[in-house]
Amino acid sequence: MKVIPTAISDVVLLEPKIFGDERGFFLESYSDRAFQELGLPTRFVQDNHSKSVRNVLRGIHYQLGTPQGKLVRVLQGEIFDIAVDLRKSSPTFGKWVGEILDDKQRRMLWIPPGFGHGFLVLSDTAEVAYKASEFYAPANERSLLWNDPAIGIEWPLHLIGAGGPVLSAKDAVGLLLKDAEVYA
Ligand SMILES: Cc1cn([C@H]2C[C@H](O)[C@@H](COP(=O)(O)OP(=O)(O)O[C@H]3O[C@@H](C)C(=O)[C@@H](O)[C@H]3O)O2)c(=O)[nH]c1=O
Repeated sequence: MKVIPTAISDVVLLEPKIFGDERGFFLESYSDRAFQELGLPTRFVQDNHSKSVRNVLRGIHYQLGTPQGKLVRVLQGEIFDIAVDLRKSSPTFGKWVGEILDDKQRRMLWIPPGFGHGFLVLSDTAEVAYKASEFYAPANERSLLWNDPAIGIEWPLHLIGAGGPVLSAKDAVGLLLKDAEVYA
């Protein structure tokens, strides 16, 4: 597993070794041992899988009280995956990183607890799978507004249709960072 740093040191890209042959390919998508060697957490309690159509933007989500670390990968398609640092005490509070995840390189993004997470689908459809370090707790769930200028995420909107991103009703009314409850 190759580790590729991002602009926020706690968020890392992980590139698996892909063994291709005439049958197809093989890769290790998660290894407890590799994570231990990298000093990354190894306790995951939930695996999630979603499918979305082109232009869908899910996020920016986080859970207060029960923050989830997430190991995100794309099974099919291509997404622009983002993480926003929501830890007030962090030197990178309010900063974001964004990475392309796809079914070619099959890179994974490790997003520690304390971050908001979201993604924009750039392919006709995209299936996203992610491991979470805490259970889903709907009462704790929060949504930040995807285009809050105070965060300033550079979504690759030039790659999607003129209509802009497709949001859930919940995400369309996400909060601005200045009005949101975040982590200490
Ligand atoms: C996230 C989640 C949703 N659900 C249910 C609730 C709801 O009826 C349905 C769809 O939920 P949502 O609209 O919140 O799904 P979605 O917008 O895909 O939410 C996800 O977005 C990405 C960006 C994340 O980082 C995830 O942690 C999660 O928040 O699935 C669960 O049962 N368990 C879960 O863990």
